[in-house]
Amino acid sequence: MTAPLKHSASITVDVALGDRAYDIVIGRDVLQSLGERVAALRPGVRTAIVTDRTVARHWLEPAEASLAAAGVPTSRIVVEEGEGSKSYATLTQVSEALIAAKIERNDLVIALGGGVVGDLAGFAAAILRRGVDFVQVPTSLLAQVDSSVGGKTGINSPQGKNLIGAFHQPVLVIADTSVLDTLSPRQFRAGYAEVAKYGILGDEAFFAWLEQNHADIFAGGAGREHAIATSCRAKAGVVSRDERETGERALLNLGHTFGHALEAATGFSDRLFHGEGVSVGMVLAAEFSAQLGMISSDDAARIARHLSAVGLPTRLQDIAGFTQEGLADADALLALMAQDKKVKRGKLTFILLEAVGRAVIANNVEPQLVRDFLQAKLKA
Ligand SMILES: NC(=O)c1ccc[n+]([C@@H]2O[C@H](COP(=O)([O-])OP(=O)(O)OC[C@H]3O[C@@H](n4cnc5c(N)ncnc54)[C@H](O)[C@@H]3O)[C@@H](O)[C@H]2O)c1
Ligand SMILES: O=C(O)C(=O)C[C@@H](O)[C@H](O)[C@H](O)COP(=O)(O)O
Ligand SMILES: [Zn+2]
Repeated sequence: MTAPLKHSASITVDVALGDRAYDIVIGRDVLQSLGERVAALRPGVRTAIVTDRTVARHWLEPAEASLAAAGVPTSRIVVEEGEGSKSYATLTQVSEALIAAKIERNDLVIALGGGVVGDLAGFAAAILRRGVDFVQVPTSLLAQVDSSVGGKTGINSPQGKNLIGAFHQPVLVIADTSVLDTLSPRQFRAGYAEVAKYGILGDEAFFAWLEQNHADIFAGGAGREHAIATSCRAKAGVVSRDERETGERALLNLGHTFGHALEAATGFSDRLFHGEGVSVGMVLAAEFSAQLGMISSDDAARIARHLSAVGLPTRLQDIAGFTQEGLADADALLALMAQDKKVKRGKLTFILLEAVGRAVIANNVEPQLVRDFLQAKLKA
């Protein structure tokens, strides 16, 4: 794999899902084409933009201006930023606002924001009038490489991540890489964990490229678009082969069984962003795989080394308030994992690693093994 030498105009990745196929358009300033693309896709459509307060401050006006220039009517629904908005209360707020805006079955919801807004607005669209189409305009790195693609939408339950939701594919994804210039460094890093995930789970050459080129990605060089497009291609491939996670798609959950439990244990708060939980979770999955004799300890250490090199948390002890109740408790974490959506007939499923670039689905993982592993890690 070679790095591109300069920024490309824009890159389009196709998500091949038959009559529900859609494009992911990636590039600097592609937000300006939102109105034109929406008008071409759905002539005469009305739209409602769902966004959060922070994203609204930076990017709502440019999005509205693009729609207005193309003659597309729109209204705005602004929610509070943060994971707390993937809640029943905010779903009610958004649904009622969409109904009040008279968004009809053939209209469009536009999710302008990070993964929180995308998951929330996508789910509201999935259930509004039994299903309205939606467009993803991802504004965080995480959303551009992962959450805007593939149609998983939903909200959290106090009992666990994404436990209420629906598969509902967007009809278009517009990923403007210049909007990432206003993202905080901590949020950018959190999103990077999902980029690294694609290398770790299925593409050793991409992981090696990331090891060499991560500084360029963080600095906003041409490597950034390359990393986003490579991630989107990887996800689009998996989703087109296994849309509803009956098999291969579960690989995209690498690090998430641990990560989601850690997010729940920290109350879905700023103590641990999703991508940070995935980073710790991927290192735990690698170390657990090494303990089971599946991956070499050198490969497991290589994964931890790279995530740590970009400033991501890699150990349970790196999480703020580590010693607080619920987090430093293997049984409490195991109880949270029991709500994972990959659980089958009460048995835990983990995504484990045989090498960097080779993840496997392990059904029937013995809870006692996980408990002992976690207890050792909590003392380490
Ligand atoms: N559906 C999926 O397939 C999928 C995949 C991965 C993650 N997720 C979900 O995505 C969520 C995490 O997404 P996230 O990391 O984007 O979090 P987020 O949506 O909370 O966004 C992170 C923060 O950055 C701010 N922000 C976003 N874009 C910005 C910009 N351009 N400039 C300035 N600030 C900006 C937001 O206001 C927010 O405060 C989690 O709920 C996770 O479960 C879903
Ligand atoms: O798209 C998928 O499939 C993923 O698993 C991507 C994950 O990064 C994402 O966090 C997803 O929301 C997790 O799904 P869940 O089914 O475990 O809630
Ligand atoms: Zn994720």
